[in-house]
Amino acid sequence: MKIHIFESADQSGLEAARESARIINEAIAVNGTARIVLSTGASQFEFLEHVVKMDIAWEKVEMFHLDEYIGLPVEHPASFRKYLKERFLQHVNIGTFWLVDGEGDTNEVLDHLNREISKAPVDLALIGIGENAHIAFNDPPADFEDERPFKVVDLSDTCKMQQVGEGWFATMEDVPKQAISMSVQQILKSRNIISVVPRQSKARAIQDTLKNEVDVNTPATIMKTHANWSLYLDKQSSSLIYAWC
Ligand SMILES: N[C@@H]1[C@@H](O)[C@H](O)[C@@H](COP(=O)(O)O)O[C@@H]1O
Repeated sequence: MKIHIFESADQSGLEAARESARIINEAIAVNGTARIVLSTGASQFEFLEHVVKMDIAWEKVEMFHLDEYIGLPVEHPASFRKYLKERFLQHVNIGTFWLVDGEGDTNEVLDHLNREISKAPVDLALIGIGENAHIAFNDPPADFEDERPFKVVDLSDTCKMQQVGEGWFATMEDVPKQAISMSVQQILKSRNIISVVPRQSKARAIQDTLKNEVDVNTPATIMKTHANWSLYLDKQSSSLIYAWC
């Protein structure tokens, strides 16, 4: 595990984008292509803004989408497909992309995604950490054993509260009850994992992730078992680390 702490969310996003570009370009140099997974959510704003400007042969990159609400129209402001189209896909000449269609036939969508992701290793996964320390939509207590690459998960109240708190939905009842999410096991199969986690709202989750033993109740702790996990923080999200170390 490598922890990088920067003064601002912007700097943290920039440095994570630089490191991502390095990994992607190395994969392209070795294999001719790079396979990546992208997260969404407010934590990825700065990172995405910077990574689309990096010197990368995007036409040689295959992108997978980490998670999406089931039943939420793509036009909805909280749709993660809308998010990735506006913040990433419109800015790069991507080779191939696989968005998680939360409005399609769920079994067909899962079959398709599971087949595609299993074809080759993922070189780099950008994995955000939620206020409840979830990774993708694997809320606590997360299933660390499930081998299915993508699956249907129920969203917890703490997850829904974060989405309402950030203004994506008006009330808890408006947040979809389920999502299609990449599993913890599939995330861990990635050759490199970068977690960009800025802002004060994540300080507790970061403290818990670093301090707690690997435990299903703090899902992000599992990433401490990964050989190539890098955590990019800012001053605010790292503020509680010093309280115990
Ligand atoms: N579905 C997204 C994930 O793609 C993201 O990695 C994670 C943390 O992101 P954030 O806290 O910025 O929403 O949870 C979100 O709900």
